[in-house]
Amino acid sequence: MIALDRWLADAETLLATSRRQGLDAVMERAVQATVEALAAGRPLLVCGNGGSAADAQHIVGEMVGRFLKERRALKAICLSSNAAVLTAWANDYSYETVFSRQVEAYAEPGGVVLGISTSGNSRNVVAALEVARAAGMVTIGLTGEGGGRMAELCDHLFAVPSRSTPAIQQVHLCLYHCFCAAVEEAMTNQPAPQPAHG
Ligand SMILES: O=C(CO)[C@@H](O)[C@H](O)[C@H](O)[C@H](O)COP(=O)(O)O
Ligand SMILES: [Zn+2]
Repeated sequence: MIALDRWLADAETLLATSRRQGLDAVMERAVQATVEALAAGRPLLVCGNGGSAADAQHIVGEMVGRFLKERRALKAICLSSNAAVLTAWANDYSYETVFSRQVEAYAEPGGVVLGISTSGNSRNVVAALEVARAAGMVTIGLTGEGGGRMAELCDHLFAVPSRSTPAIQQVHLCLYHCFCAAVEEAMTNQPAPQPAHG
């Protein structure tokens, strides 16, 4: 039997529990930090593995293109999608550092790294957040219950209270659409940052 009701009910229950645990305040602070970064021309870097790699691409698609409104392009980069960078670095060095290497390339103090991992323990996402912290970037995490190793590395943590990867991913989708809409709303009337003069 197809259990569509159960999947929808699970997502709804998890969202309701997250809200009782203070989700709205985390959302507000994460959006504010991201808007501050983007308004100043600093990057939003996003990474994850598997379904979360697709989520990272999805978020960056909304930011660079558009979501619900017409507005200028936003400086967001997906660290999970450049096949040449990923395969060269993983092949020659390690898969564990495929994202942190790219954070090194794009890091700017006050920029944002958003790491997505349902376990909160994927080593390449953890390493990306460690390098982000060292570079003075703001760190945001989308995880499952407790946040795993990412908990202590994230300034703003969305820890969906579940240990089921697909159930967590469904809630992540809802959370990042909300995040994208709020960032877009705040950025709609922002002037483009001026290039620095030497
Ligand atoms: O999308 C799914 C399962 O729904 C899978 O591809 C899943 O993302 C992969 O197994 C990931 O490697 C899981 O990693 P993580 O969420 O623990 O960081
Ligand atoms: Zn979308």
